[in-house]
Amino acid sequence: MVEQTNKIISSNDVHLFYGRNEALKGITMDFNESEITALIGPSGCGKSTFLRTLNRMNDLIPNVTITGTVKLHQQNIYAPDTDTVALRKEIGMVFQQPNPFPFSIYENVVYGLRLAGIRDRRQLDEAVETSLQQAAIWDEVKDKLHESALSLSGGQQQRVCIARVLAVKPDVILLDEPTSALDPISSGQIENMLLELKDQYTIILVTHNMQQASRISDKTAFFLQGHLIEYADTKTIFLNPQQKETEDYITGRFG
Ligand SMILES: Nc1ncnc2c1ncn2[C@@H]1O[C@H](COP(=O)(O)OP(=O)(O)OP(=O)(O)O)[C@@H](O)[C@H]1O
Repeated sequence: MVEQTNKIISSNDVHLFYGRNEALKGITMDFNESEITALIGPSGCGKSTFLRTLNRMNDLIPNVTITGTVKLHQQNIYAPDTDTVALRKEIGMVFQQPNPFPFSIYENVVYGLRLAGIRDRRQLDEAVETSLQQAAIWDEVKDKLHESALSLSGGQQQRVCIARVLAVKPDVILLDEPTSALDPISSGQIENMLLELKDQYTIILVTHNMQQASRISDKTAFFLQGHLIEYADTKTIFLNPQQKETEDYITGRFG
């Protein structure tokens, strides 16, 4: 039987320069709906840079030149008329360090909705409950929604940041080492949550943690020095890699 997949993002021959330093050297890869893809590779190989090309976060860095195309639902996101604010709602991002705003938990979650002009209290309340439930933190915070998000633990803050992204109903969630600043229990909670979310969202995750990649991702992409070396089902990458560099990396021979 032919496997049915639904491509949501396609990058084609993406090169990225920081000044004269070429950090991405022609990345071509597709991402399927409702899958978790892990981007792995040694420090400096370009994983985070590539992740940021997928919602144009690199636009915010001076002296960056990008060539090639990235399409979301067949539309080139680098077309001159792209609304980058709308794009970043469709492709939300979660960072390594939890970065809640210095507001209440409630206001953190509704931040994007308020920016979009939504004022209806019931709608906002519903969004808060749904997003915090999806982010698997509702039970822990439902009685203190109006307390500062900064009073929460790091793992709780990260889940609130994920709820903030979910509240605007993105299609794709990018996560850049979302658990590397967290303890193993918080990391496990976030991994379980991502597995729960993947039916509804496309998830692309940069991680240094091989166990994490093998536990939760459907596909894994191995980057090295700005090149995409191998991209395949996670099982293939970890059990039967086709490239020597991939094998050397996953068996811990370098990196
Ligand atoms: N803002 C920036 N300005 C200039 N060069 C940068 C910038 N960000 C990254 N680079 C360079 O681009 C290359 C790729 O970096 P990137 O952060 O994407 O790698 P990475 O694989 O995510 O690394 P890590 O795992 O350490 O986060 C590196 O040579 C890095 O020094």
